[in-house]
Amino acid sequence: MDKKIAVGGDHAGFEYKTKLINVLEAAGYEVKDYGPYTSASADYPDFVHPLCNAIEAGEFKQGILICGSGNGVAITANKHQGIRAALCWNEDLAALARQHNDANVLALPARFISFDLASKLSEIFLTTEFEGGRHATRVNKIACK
Ligand SMILES: O=C(CO)[C@H](O)[C@H](O)[C@H](O)COP(=O)(O)O
Repeated sequence: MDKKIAVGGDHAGFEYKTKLINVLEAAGYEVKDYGPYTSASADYPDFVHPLCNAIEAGEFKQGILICGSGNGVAITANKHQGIRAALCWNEDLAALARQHNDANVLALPARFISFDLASKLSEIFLTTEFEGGRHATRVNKIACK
């Protein structure tokens, strides 16, 4: 298992991101925080694009992005050809994002789920394997040429 993980988001996700970094580091992950670094109002694309560029460059296999609804970070991340970002709000969705979609970015909605659930979804996302097979055929057709 790759123990390097990139995290980022916006002001709405700042508190959860800060707490999640502590949880991930306690679990042995090496975490790079792409910001923001305060709870002041911020624009999520400023942090999402650098994180996604790093994943596309191979610096990280996976990332976790947190904003208010999760939609802003997911929409931005999915502009990148090499990113498959999945917005998840329950445990089954987090598992399926890995099993069926080989998602490499987890998008979390801080204003709609508890921190404990966000932490659990992150754990599931980071420890669930892609099933391959028919799902690999489909995933390989996602990127636009
Ligand atoms: O981009 C979003 C919506 O998809 C995020 O939820 C943001 O965190 C949210 O829009 C921030 O809203 P705010 O009123 O500026 O705090």
